[in-house]
Amino acid sequence: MAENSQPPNNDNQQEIEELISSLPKEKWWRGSGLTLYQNFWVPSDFIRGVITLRRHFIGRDSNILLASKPKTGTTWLKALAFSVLHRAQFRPSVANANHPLCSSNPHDLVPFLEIMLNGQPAGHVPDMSGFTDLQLFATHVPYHFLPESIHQSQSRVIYICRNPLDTALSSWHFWAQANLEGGAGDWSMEEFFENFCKGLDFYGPFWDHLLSYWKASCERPERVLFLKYEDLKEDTARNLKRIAEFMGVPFSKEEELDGVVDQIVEMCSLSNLKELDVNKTGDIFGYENKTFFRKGEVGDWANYLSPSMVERLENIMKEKFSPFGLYFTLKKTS
Ligand SMILES: Nc1ncnc2c1ncn2[C@@H]1O[C@H](COP(=O)(O)OS(=O)(=O)O)[C@@H](OP(=O)(O)O)[C@H]1O
Repeated sequence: MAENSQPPNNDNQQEIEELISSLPKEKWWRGSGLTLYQNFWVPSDFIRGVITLRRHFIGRDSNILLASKPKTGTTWLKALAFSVLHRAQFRPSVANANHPLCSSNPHDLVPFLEIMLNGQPAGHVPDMSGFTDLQLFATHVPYHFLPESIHQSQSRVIYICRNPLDTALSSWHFWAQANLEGGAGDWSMEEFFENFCKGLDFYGPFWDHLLSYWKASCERPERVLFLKYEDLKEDTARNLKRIAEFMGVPFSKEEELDGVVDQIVEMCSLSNLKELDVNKTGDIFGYENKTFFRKGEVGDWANYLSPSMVERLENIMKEKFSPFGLYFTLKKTS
């Protein structure tokens, strides 16, 4: 059955398995796979969670969703949003060894919805009450994959994106480093890049992913906040205040005078998180924690991508993004 039609009300294990087996698949790096679901390449390992999220997750007004395409600043946004939301309970400071960021990778503090739901048997409608009590969730799915209940509720979505050149480069490094078993399909950077440009990528095509949230943020700015990694790097404090305000927990004047904003910025900086023992060791979702922290630079693409690769991505950006008023200033690292 093609998944263009409305999802059935009474799905069952067999129906979901039949659907999944009918969807196009591609091999991905080192033995993992991608499944084409509703025109997006979903990691095959999470496809059941993505379908369950779309069909059954009950969004609540209190939910705040952190959304992103992989390698665009997800880990950073999770650390910032968690620190902002729980600042009364956990004093944000690099000197506070009891802060959860000192003992947990940001991905452990803000769970990915599709990964949580993936643990459910296919076709089973899980009891979401335990999940929906949590306020902060994350997801890599495009905007229109979110269930109707989220669109209908007052829940808010914060999307972070990044210029596609640095995103492609960061993805390449991640997959090249990731300590995965398997071995099938170890591509060269050129092959990886070729696939990225064709849209064959984790939750690709990147242009449709970005545009789904960009359009939603233009239509419903009070519900969808669209952030760029580059802006967050340029002025983290200013954007952190935007995030707090959007989440409904703005910083008071006293907090600002007390340096709370600066403390969160420092605590969530790449240089601080990278050096924490918890992020140097251990793993999550089968990836070593340290692989989530690399250089974090804007414009590192200039050190790796050839002029023809740059031109190709610039052309895609012009064709796909310009008609919708979405632009990236391409800065090179010196
Ligand atoms: N705290 C902080 N500040 C700034 N930058 C950070 C931070 N944490 C991670 N990073 C950089 O973000 C890149 C990883 O992207 P994601 O976190 O989206 O990856 S993932 O989707 O969660 O796997 C990856 O970028 P590159 O260094 O360019 O590869 C990380 O280094």
